[in-house]
Amino acid sequence: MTDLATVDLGQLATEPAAAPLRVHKAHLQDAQNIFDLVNAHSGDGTLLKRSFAEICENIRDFTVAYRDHPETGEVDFLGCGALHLYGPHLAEVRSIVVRQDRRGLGAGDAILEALIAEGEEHHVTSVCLFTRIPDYFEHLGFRMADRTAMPDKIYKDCQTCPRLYACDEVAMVRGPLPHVTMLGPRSIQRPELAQPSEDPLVQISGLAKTGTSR
Ligand SMILES: CC(=O)SCCNC(=O)CCNC(=O)[C@H](O)C(C)(C)COP(=O)(O)OP(=O)(O)OC[C@H]1O[C@@H](n2cnc3c(N)ncnc32)[C@H](O)[C@@H]1OP(=O)(O)O
Repeated sequence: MTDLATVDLGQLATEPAAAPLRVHKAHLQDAQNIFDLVNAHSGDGTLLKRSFAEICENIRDFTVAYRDHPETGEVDFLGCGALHLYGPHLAEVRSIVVRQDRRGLGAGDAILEALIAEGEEHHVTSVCLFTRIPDYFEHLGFRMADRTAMPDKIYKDCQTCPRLYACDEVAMVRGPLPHVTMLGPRSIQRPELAQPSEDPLVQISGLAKTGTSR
């Protein structure tokens, strides 16, 4: 009661309202913004590099966030993320990024929640992702997982990734681990992958120690 009595309603009423956040599925006209932002974060390995053609081809995977400023008519591109569908058993959150000078406004969560909702609309049972910042994803229900439980991802991206032998990303999943696979064998055997390490950070880098070459 005491705290409520001290709120200055007059002061609150004069504060400018936050510009509304708009999150929606991307269109081709968003491809340039996505290309610029994703590739600005690919040099240090935070995100996979994407060609403009690849982004256009997969534009339906992307969700974008903008902030409208009705008073000036300006539209601010904040960030993007993508949901790649492997099948009813698995989807993957990819390329989620918010402009550095627009972080902390809730855009990241809004994009991620939209991607999770999209997976639910498709009745996908598990959503996975690979990241260097697992702490961020935990609060929206993702937990660390053994990457070998997601062979679709390994076959799609990891085997052609230049960091295959030095991967520093953690696999995470939301929902049960998938029990089927579309792209690769359910059980990954050498030489594709070494036996999984106890440490999720070195599951793939263990390959180097086997002397396997591909
Ligand atoms: C699968 C993949 O795509 S992995 C790649 C992930 N992307 C990147 O690493 C790109 C660089 N990082 C970013 O673009 C942004 O920091 C994002 C996308 C991770 C978060 O975007 P933001 O718009 O800043 O997030 P948002 O404002 O919604 O913050 C939500 C919460 O997450 C927290 N958070 C933000 N970044 C991080 C982080 N790196 N680690 C842990 N928590 C974080 C915020 O503190 C906030 O918590 P609160 O609600 O308790 O205050």
